[in-house]
Amino acid sequence: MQSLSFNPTNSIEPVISIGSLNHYFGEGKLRKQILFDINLNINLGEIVILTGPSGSGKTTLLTLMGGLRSAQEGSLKILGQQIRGANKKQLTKLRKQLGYIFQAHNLMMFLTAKQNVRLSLELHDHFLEQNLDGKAQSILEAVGLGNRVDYYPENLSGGQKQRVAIARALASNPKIILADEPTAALDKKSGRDVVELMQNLAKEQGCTILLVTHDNRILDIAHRIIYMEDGRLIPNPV
Ligand SMILES: Nc1ncnc2c1ncn2[C@@H]1O[C@H](COP(=O)(O)OP(=O)(O)OP(=O)(O)O)[C@@H](O)[C@H]1O
Repeated sequence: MQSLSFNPTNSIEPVISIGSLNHYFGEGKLRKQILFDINLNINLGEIVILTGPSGSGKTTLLTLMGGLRSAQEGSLKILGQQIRGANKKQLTKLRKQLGYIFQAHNLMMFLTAKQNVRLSLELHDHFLEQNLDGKAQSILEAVGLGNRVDYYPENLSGGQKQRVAIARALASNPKIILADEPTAALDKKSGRDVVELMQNLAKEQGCTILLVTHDNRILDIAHRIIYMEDGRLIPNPV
């Protein structure tokens, strides 16, 4: 892993650039606007926390930024790629440059920790010639699971499973990590450990982190906190 330390203020072009973004769910009479006029730039190396009440649209915005659903109105540029109107091939290419950490960690239960991490490396052609087992092993060591590489998820604690999910997301050196409630279901200490781990690894790899959370205990790891309410970004919440 590289040991470069990135300064978010040094970035030139935002890695995420959103302008006048609106989003709707449902059809016809049931069509409902969920996101309203979202404008947001996020720079390389920034750790941004997106917070706000349940149902305010955080996950919808996060999945749009991850190219996991199509943008309907406005502009959404991720790593220079316009998502609105992007075709499947462009979205697939983009997704390979992102790391996802979701609450349910989505680990393959029939694969060991190492095999789970290896699987994400196998999706990238340029890793195929490398020693994938060795790379998976070293990233698991970096997240403190060097002695659990051959364990199946069912034999790991919640915090350890979340570490495997982090190792998997970071293994391919993504430029952006999108995390949805990564500390939910973790106790105070494990939650703290997990975000500090993300923070350190992101610093070393120079990647941007966008993290959705309700967890007030981790707000201090962010360079910037963005508050969302009723589908809108609130500039200066009281
Ligand atoms: N697939 C969908 N179809 C219709 N409505 C949806 C869909 N997904 C989300 N919604 C609605 O969009 C709104 C925003 O949901 P979203 O999950 O983005 O909020 P959130 O801020 O992430 O909430 P939470 O903190 O509870 O996860 C909610 O009113 C939700 O009911």
